[in-house]
Amino acid sequence: MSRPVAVLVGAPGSGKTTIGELLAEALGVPFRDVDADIVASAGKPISDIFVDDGEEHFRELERAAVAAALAEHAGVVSLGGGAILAEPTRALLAEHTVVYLSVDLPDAVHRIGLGQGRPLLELNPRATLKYLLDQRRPLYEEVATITVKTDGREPADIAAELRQALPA
Ligand SMILES: Nc1ncnc2c1ncn2[C@@H]1O[C@H](COP(=O)(O)OP(=O)(O)O)[C@@H](O)[C@H]1O
Ligand SMILES: O=C(O)C1=C[C@@H](OP(=O)(O)O)[C@@H](O)[C@H](O)C1
Ligand SMILES: [Mg+2]
Repeated sequence: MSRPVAVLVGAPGSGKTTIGELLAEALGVPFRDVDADIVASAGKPISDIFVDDGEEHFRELERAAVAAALAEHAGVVSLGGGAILAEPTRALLAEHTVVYLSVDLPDAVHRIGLGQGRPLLELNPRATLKYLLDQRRPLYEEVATITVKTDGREPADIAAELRQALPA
């Protein structure tokens, strides 16, 4: 079994996918995004999974996909923003180097725009993001071994800082 070099968590718009790719490239290791794994195995976009099968079904797929990635992937793994809602996932993360990319509401709203492709944010992005940030912040803090504030910063700059901060 292999272990991820780092697992990235944070709210939608914190930059998990963007910074995960940059960090993996800088480290010369593969990148894996759990949302992409779920889309590939379900054979349809996340928005369609929510509409056709419901959020609870998406969360079941997500729990299994996160557990597989944590057990198999030797590079950088980025989770979806809600993955840490599942207690079994938080328990698995206790064994890993977990990077919390923090973001406050103004930057998250700016980055997410109208929420396309993120079914939870398609109705009222700003109010929903505020709710999600307030509800989840303690859970991100609980699982984090490294926390990086991303507000007002470039992804490349954040990836470079993380590269230095990761255990050798
Ligand atoms: N530090 C940043 N500064 C500005 N824009 C960013 C930053 N990080 C990500 N973005 C942009 O925000 C959007 C969401 O980024 P993404 O990596 O998909 O976030 P997540 O996977 O955490 O939801 C993308 O358009 C991305 O280019
Ligand atoms: O916050 C959430 O509950 C979700 C975040 C999304 O991932 P990102 O955080 O990468 O946008 C994706 O997993 C799904 O739309 C649900
Ligand atoms: Mg993402």
